[in-house]
Amino acid sequence: MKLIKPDILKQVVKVRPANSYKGTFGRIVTIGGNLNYGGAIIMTTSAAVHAGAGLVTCACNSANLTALHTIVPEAMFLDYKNRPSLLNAVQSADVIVIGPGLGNDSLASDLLLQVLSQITGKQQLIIDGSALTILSQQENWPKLLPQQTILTPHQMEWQRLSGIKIADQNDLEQNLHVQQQTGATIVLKKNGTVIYHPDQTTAKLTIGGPYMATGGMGDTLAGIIAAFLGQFKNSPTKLVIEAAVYCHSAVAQQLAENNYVVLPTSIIAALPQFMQKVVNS
Ligand SMILES: NC(=O)C1=CN([C@@H]2O[C@H](COP(=O)(O)OP(=O)(O)OC[C@H]3O[C@@H](n4cnc5c(N)ncnc54)[C@H](OP(=O)(O)O)[C@@H]3O)[C@@H](O)[C@H]2O)[C@@H](O)CC1
Ligand SMILES: Nc1ncnc2c1ncn2[C@@H]1O[C@H](COP(=O)(O)OP(=O)(O)O)[C@@H](O)[C@H]1O
Ligand SMILES: [Mg+2]
Repeated sequence: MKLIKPDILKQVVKVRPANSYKGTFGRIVTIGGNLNYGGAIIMTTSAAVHAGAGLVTCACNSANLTALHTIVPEAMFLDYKNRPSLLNAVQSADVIVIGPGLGNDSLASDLLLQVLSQITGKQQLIIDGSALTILSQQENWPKLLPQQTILTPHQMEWQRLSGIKIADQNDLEQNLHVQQQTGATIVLKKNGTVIYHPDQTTAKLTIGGPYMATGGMGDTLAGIIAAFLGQFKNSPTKLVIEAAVYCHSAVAQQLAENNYVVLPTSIIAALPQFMQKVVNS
């Protein structure tokens, strides 16, 4: 299996063209954040903004509006209960993230199923968090996925989806067997995250560590992947996803030199400087 090397960042993260504007760097819609889990979608949204996404709209429970705009005023807001305006935003997005803090109620599952049916072949969809759990409860879920889907499960979410017990998830063949039925990219998150690409190649992360074990760490990764897909359109999707996954843990590892725990919000804050260092190196 290929190991993801540090040079992946230089291959993907490039100097921005002078002739550009916010629309050049990706329109992202993030969907999640119910009454209890507003922090999740705020971290996803903030991570996307800090990783360079040009325009980010967050669709969540309206109770989170003030917090969202206080933490990341660069982001726009939509009430996820306002279905017409949500679907309108989804229609004009390049990348959609659904699931961080979405919850598992009927509003959440209706929303997921509607979004799944709306995505076009030109768009990329990242399914994370609660949306993965909802997906696993649908009959023949692999057939519901649009063309360019990225699933970012942790090990329990992957167990729910694939039926493969956590203890057996180091078995590449078993994971690939399920992945083949989906046509999706699977980012199986753990110590030593493994990415299963649609062409059945795999790539393993060898950086990151237990200083990353804080709630919101995966929500943050989903936002970074979205921002990378939205702005680095000249690189192959496979490399862009690998670079995003590497970037998330590389920032964490750097911060861990002086911090016992590395908070998701600390990674988010460090992203612009980290990415510029890549470009300068
Ligand atoms: N600030 C916020 O708003 C935050 C909101 N969040 C949002 O909450 C929603 C629910 O997501 P979730 O991941 O917390 O819950 P769920 O999917 O039930 O998984 C937990 C179960 O799986 C088990 N488990 C076993 N192995 C595991 C592993 N490697 N990694 C993780 N779990 C593992 C674990 O076992 P246990 O710890 O009990 O031994 C437990 O039984 C989702 O939308 C998410 O975005 C969070 O991001 C936090 C910050
Ligand atoms: N011990 C660890 N070693 C390496 N990475 C870790 C470790 N613990 C957590 N992580 C990383 O943190 C993230 C956790 O994702 P997830 O469980 O979805 O978080 P949340 O849903 O709380 O945002 C993943 O990217 C995972 O690889
Ligand atoms: Mg998660």
